[in-house]
Amino acid sequence: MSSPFPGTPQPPAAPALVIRRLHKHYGAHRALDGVDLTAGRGEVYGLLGPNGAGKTTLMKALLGLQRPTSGDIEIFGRAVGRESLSEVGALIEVPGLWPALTGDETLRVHARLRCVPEGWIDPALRLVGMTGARTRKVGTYSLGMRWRLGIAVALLARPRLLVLDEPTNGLDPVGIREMRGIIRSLAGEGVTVLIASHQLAEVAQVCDRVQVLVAGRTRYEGSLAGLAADGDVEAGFFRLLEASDAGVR
Ligand SMILES: Nc1ncnc2c1ncn2[C@@H]1O[C@H](COP(=O)(O)OP(=O)(O)OP(=O)(O)O)[C@@H](O)[C@H]1O
Repeated sequence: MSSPFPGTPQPPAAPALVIRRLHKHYGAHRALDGVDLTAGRGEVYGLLGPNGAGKTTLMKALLGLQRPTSGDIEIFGRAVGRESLSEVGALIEVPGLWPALTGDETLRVHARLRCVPEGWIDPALRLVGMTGARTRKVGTYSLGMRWRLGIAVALLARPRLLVLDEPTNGLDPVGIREMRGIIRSLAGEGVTVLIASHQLAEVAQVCDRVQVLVAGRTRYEGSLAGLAADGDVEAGFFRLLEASDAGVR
């Protein structure tokens, strides 16, 4: 909102996502044990961690699908709720799509469900490079095409924050490269992208910043370069995992 008083300094815009001291306990089990995270606007942020680290739990909490035990989550400066979540698109695990519908029909159903104008379908398809396959039935799509259509669905309502859980799971090297291109072009359009992965190599080539989550705790947040040990990012990542007893869960 612009100031009514010209020349008045404006407060800095809130980051896309801020998480403070987030806890999620299942009985005595601490799936999240005081996680902090800040993702800036237009940033590609990688949430890295081994199996069971708490990545999916964190994503579900920020999408309002799971109530945290304690802690704060702010999306563009607002607590998780109907309004803030209207800014968020998500794709968690392999997209559930109807095989008998075409790509176009799939998006029309979602546009109606979300009260989005049909005119927004074309730009979403273009962003994921699926314009040429829009009239084919989803049942004939490769896994990579299904992922791309799933992302188009997530982008349909023009979110400013996109949450992707393991976006390259099961994709071949060409699919992985295409996915990277899509993610970078979204960031170029100003969309913040949060990616969860257990593979360093996957996030290393696409993320601006990363967090390493182990056993529900933030072990590192910063640039990839800052994760390096003796100039080697992978060595630094594994050293962190070993130091955190990653194998216990
Ligand atoms: N509903 C639940 N009840 C009890 N424990 C749970 C529940 N959901 C998750 N957990 C536990 O919480 C921890 C974090 O799980 P989560 O699925 O968030 O990890 P993750 O980092 O996404 O793992 P992966 O990479 O395998 O998907 C795990 O130890 C898991 O067993």
